[in-house]
Amino acid sequence: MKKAIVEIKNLKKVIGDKTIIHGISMDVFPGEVFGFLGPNGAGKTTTIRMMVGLMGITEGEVLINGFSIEKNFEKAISHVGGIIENPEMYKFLSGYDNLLQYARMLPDPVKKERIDEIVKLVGLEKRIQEKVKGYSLGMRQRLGLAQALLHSPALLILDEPTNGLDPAGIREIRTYIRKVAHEEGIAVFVSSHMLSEMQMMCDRIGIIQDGRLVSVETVGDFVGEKVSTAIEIEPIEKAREFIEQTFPELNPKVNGAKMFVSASREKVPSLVKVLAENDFEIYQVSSENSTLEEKFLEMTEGK
Ligand SMILES: Nc1ncnc2c1ncn2[C@@H]1O[C@H](COP(=O)(O)OP(=O)(O)OP(=O)(O)O)[C@@H](O)[C@H]1O
Repeated sequence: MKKAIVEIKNLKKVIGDKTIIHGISMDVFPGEVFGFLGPNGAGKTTTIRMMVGLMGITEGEVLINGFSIEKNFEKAISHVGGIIENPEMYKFLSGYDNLLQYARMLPDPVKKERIDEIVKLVGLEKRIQEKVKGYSLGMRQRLGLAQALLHSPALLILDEPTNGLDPAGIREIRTYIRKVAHEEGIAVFVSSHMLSEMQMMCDRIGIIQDGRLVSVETVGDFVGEKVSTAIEIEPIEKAREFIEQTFPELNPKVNGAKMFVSASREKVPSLVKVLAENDFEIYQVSSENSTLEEKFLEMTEGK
């Protein structure tokens, strides 16, 4: 396995007498998009602020490329690129001149070839000589992404990168974020509350709730592992009780005219057989993958 770019070890934040982050640990690897998902007030911003040295750490540590953000700030932060919600741009300059301006402020010179390469990576090559004031919000976000990539960071931290974008803009930025991770090998850490978006954008997702990391899984595991089978059956309440007694592991739930059970595909024929043998009337059986949204609501108990 590749070495982690970010190692978060037992990170804790106490403000006054309130523990906001309760010792969370997670790693982010090169070439992956890691989603940091949680309900409002769960502690995402606090965690990110500690990760980039904007806030002191009460206990535990954050290492970026092996350097402690507290003890070796300059070295650690030199590997980080990031964009905040709306990147600041000079609107009367072209996209290209904005990148040049920004490049001049960096401690190490950026080669022209690198700028061209990044412009291409974010798909702005045709419009880069136009003034930013004529750019759509989506194009500005992509220019922000290009700006964050100029110094070739190993880690990109994006806070709500799709905020304010229309569906086309969201799709674009998602494509480029995935490209940055998968083609440039950069570790991308994205915080967002947009669940379906995270499902499409990320390779792995960490869910935070009340300052605790409740789960870290690949998106495939999140949505794949739990197959829910919907059964239209009568009498439905009796069927639920029957399953609860005979197959409690299937965790039957009734919603409207359907009963949902956590049964894998292989289990379905025997289940239908047993139900039919017990005089239940089955009208329809369908299998649905649970979406990240269902899983998220389940894990955070609907918060
Ligand atoms: N300086 C502070 N003093 C006291 N409590 C704070 C402070 N900063 C944050 N908190 C509390 O810590 C908790 C986590 O806040 P945080 O902003 O990290 O959550 P979040 O997951 O980023 O939420 P959101 O999605 O709403 O931005 C909240 O309950 C918040 O009220």
